[in-house]
Amino acid sequence: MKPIQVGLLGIGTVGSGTFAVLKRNQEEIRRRAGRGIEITMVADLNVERAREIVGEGTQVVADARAVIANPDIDIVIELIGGYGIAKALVLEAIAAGKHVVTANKALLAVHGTEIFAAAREKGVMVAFEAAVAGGIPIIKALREGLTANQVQWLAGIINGTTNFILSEMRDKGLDFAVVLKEAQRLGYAEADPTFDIEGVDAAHKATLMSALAFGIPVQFDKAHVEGITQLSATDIRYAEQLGYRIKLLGIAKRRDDANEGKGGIELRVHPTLVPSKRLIANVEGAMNAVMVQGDAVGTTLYYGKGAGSEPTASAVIADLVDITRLHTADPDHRVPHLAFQPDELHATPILPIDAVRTAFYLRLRVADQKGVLAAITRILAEADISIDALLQRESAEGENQTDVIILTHDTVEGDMRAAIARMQALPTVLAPIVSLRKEELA
Ligand SMILES: NC(=O)c1ccc[n+]([C@@H]2O[C@H](COP(=O)([O-])OP(=O)(O)OC[C@H]3O[C@@H](n4cnc5c(N)ncnc54)[C@H](O)[C@@H]3O)[C@@H](O)[C@H]2O)c1
Ligand SMILES: N[C@@H](CCO)C(=O)O
Ligand code: NA
Repeated sequence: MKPIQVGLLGIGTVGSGTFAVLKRNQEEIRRRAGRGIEITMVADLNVERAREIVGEGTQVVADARAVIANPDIDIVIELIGGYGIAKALVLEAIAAGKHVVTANKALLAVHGTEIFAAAREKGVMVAFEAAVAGGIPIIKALREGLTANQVQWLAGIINGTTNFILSEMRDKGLDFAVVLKEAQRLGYAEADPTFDIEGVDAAHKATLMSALAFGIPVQFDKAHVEGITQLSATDIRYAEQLGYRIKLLGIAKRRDDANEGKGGIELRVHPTLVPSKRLIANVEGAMNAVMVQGDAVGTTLYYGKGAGSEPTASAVIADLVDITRLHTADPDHRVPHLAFQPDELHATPILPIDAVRTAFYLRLRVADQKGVLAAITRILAEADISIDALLQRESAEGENQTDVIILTHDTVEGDMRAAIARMQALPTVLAPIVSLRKEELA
């Protein structure tokens, strides 16, 4: 089957990431989707820069409408942003019978009702995983993974720019304006950064999540919105002293008791004190995290990069794969049991434990005498195992014995086992060596 053809409108930060990741991982993506996915046409006002990004073999035009008019294009990706031309283009793509993928939370939070209705009428999908918390698959989690639940509340750090600003100001004592410039340089900030710092972007995302969580229309105009511009360093400090961190949270909460017992939804974005010991209080830099509380599942937490070129591209491409699977794959294989299409599984072997690479914690009970440490470190050096940290502690058991604790850098398990056997054979090693594997998980 020939690849599904995709037209890309706007190849800036997210568009260029989408083009690059789709190209780099095309074979793996094809094995998952059941069909190749190719961006065959790109529209950007800056044609020259677009050509540089895509190279030969992809048609580049200045006029987005030429992409929509192309009958070979099955899916249109809108990565221009804003409510202006993007709205017209999305509606025109839908009218032309194209599926749409967009990262444009501003557009959907404000005009979602109209756009989704148009898509429904035409029988096409409008997918927007990238619009909320970038690379974190929170839309999929709310729509699919948590579908059994009555969602009670959700709360998220859903603007990378402001979280980056708050983190840098606290950790490095940097100035607001300096950190904002850096966030812009890194591609996190919106075209108009007041959307970030005044909480508008977070409110766009909270609005979309509230619709998915509670089955209500998107109603950005009803959201309460406060940003971080009025937040003072003094209050950040006092909050810390009391055991809290201040985070800009987007919150949506079901309130069955409100509205004279008829119920209602709280939808709000504001700086919020959160106990420092909560996982979400420790989400730093441009990272995002969303907590969702469901009546059956309890509290869940989703964490990852909410902005940036390739993290956001990751979500855009996930939507492309969803659409490809639903509309073109063999109906038996639409959602493959093992994520890859059944005839696309590879025989890549599971490695034996001896081939596994990890770092190690070692504890050796040794005789407290000269040359012991040298003998141990020599064995490690000969096995090409490098030491990360070393501690020597008086042993709890018996005199003239001491505990040596070693952290190594990553090494192959087989080499480590051989080195441990050699160390164990030293007459000065008095007890079985304790070894634990260590992962940095960074
Ligand atoms: N940057 C991020 O980390 C991020 C994350 C999530 C979502 N988003 C959203 O993704 C969208 C794109 O953001 P971005 O950061 O890639 O923006 P960007 O400004 O880097 O890219 C936009 C591109 O669109 C082009 N463009 C503008 N008007 C056009 C027109 N009429 N026709 C064709 N091309 C046009 C511009 O030349 C530019 O290359 C926005 O909706 C944004 O909110 C961005
Ligand atoms: N400006 C947004 C981009 C991701 O939507 C942010 O800082 O999180
Ligand atoms: Na997402």
